[in-house]
Amino acid sequence: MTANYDYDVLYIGGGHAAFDGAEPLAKSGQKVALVTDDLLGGTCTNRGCNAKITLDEPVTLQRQVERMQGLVHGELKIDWPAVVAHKQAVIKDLPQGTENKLKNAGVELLKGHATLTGAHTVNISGQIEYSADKIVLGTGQRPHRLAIPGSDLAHDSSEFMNLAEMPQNIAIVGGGYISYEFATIANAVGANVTVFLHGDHGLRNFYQPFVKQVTTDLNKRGVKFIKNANVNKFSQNNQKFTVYYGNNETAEFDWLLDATGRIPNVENLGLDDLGIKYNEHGIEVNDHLQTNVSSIYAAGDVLDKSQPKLTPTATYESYYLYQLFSGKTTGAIKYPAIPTTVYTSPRIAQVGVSPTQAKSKGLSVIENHIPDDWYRQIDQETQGDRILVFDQEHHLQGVTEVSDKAEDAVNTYLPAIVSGYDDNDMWQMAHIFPSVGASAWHKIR
Ligand SMILES: Cc1cc2nc3c(=O)[nH]c(=O)nc-3n(C[C@H](O)[C@H](O)[C@H](O)COP(=O)(O)OP(=O)(O)OC[C@H]3O[C@@H](n4cnc5c(N)ncnc54)[C@H](O)[C@@H]3O)c2cc1C
Ligand SMILES: NC(=O)c1ccc[n+]([C@@H]2O[C@H](COP(=O)([O-])OP(=O)(O)OC[C@H]3O[C@@H](n4cnc5c(N)ncnc54)[C@H](O)[C@@H]3O)[C@@H](O)[C@H]2O)c1
Repeated sequence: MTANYDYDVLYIGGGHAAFDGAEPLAKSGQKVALVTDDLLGGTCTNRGCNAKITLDEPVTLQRQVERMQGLVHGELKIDWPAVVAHKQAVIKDLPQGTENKLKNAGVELLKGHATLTGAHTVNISGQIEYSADKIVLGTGQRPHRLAIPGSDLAHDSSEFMNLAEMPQNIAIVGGGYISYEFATIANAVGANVTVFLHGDHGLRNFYQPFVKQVTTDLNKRGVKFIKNANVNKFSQNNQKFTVYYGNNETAEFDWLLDATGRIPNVENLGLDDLGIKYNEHGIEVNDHLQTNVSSIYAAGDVLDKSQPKLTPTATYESYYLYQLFSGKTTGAIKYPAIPTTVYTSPRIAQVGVSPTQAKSKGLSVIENHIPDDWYRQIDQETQGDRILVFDQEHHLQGVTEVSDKAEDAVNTYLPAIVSGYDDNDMWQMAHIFPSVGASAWHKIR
């Protein structure tokens, strides 16, 4: 570090894009600060992944009890207020845990809203100015709001996760992750759910035959899907909310969820004054995650990138910047295949080359029907499929699965894909038996 700067690296943001790299960088001896205007952990910890999966757990249990009827008896009812309280109890100490980890590593924690004032300077909440050799922008995203009359009558995902009572009739606009996951939860808790889709199908980035399985299942459970809905207005009458859609059609609900995507936090950051390039998808960076101002880098959801805007991507980028800043690499970032799951019930999980891409690339596939697997017969899984994609030398290139344990199955294949295992390497992997992983790996030939 040039002695004139307060820090070697100053991170703006308290999510995975910032803290995952800040910690090892400080441990390596560099002088590191992190400023956030929010709870440490950012979106994922406090109003994303960790919060959501806690609300989902009783749903997976309810589904398991449903599948095992005959062996066990009785319906399982979800106590929503208790589940929300449990979620809060589970996540409430996580920011403190992150704070302790960062402080122990030597990261200086600053509180407030940061704005760039120069290529090496940051102002915090209009009060104090700090300087750093390098600055990392990890400011994440926030919910997109529909630009229609009455748009402020709709709520966002954070408000859903804190609902004191589950409303009886819920409208969800959008057909992405949040729409499908929250429709699953609300329906399992007992709400009547209507999903307003922009086009004629949801979850565009997932394998559509599997999306159809999940959509059909939700539909059988009572979730209504309205395709090509063209939602154009919301209005309120006492405690009821009307959705205007299609050709002058209307429907009335108790609660509205706008799940039409997320937009990058690029405002009030000083980007324009410094001439840092960004667009509607986020901040533009080169293959070293460096903006057009060479001392300023960016990572995580705020980036304009083709990789999915997910926690594993943010963590990977943050760690890459740690390696770059500590001289462990000088090379461009090389992303691994990023795995993802939509936490419906059953889930859809995928990584690497998709079955659709496999067809166009002439790659070979192996298809597994999950209910044929003895291990999945234990809890009477009645639906689900997996498609494994291989190159000519039988290197695994991708996996897509729809099933109740899809995320665990797909996770176990990651080493084979990331490390390019050949047939012999695959046999060298000994798995705990019996387990989801062992049963998944028995199906690779
Ligand atoms: C409902 C929901 C569920 C999700 N579920 C999953 C999941 O299951 N799996 C998964 O992989 N991903 C999931 N995601 C996505 C995941 O949360 C994000 O990909 C991840 O949080 C990105 O991390 P980040 O550090 O880039 O941004 P964030 O976690 O958003 O952190 C950015 C932080 O920076 C702060 N900040 C912004 N501007 C400033 C400023 N100027 N000064 C100071 N601080 C600032 C923000 O307040 C925020 O705390 C989910 C997202 C949502 C909304
Ligand atoms: N399991 C997970 O990993 C997970 C879960 C939740 C959220 N996330 C992250 O958070 C992001 C945000 O989730 P999301 O579901 O809000 O976004 P999304 O990008 O997954 O889906 C947005 C949906 O809104 C629809 N839409 C856009 N404009 C619309 C309009 N005018 N009218 C109707 N529909 C419209 C799109 O067609 C799409 O179906 C995700 O992209 C993902 O990065 C991840």
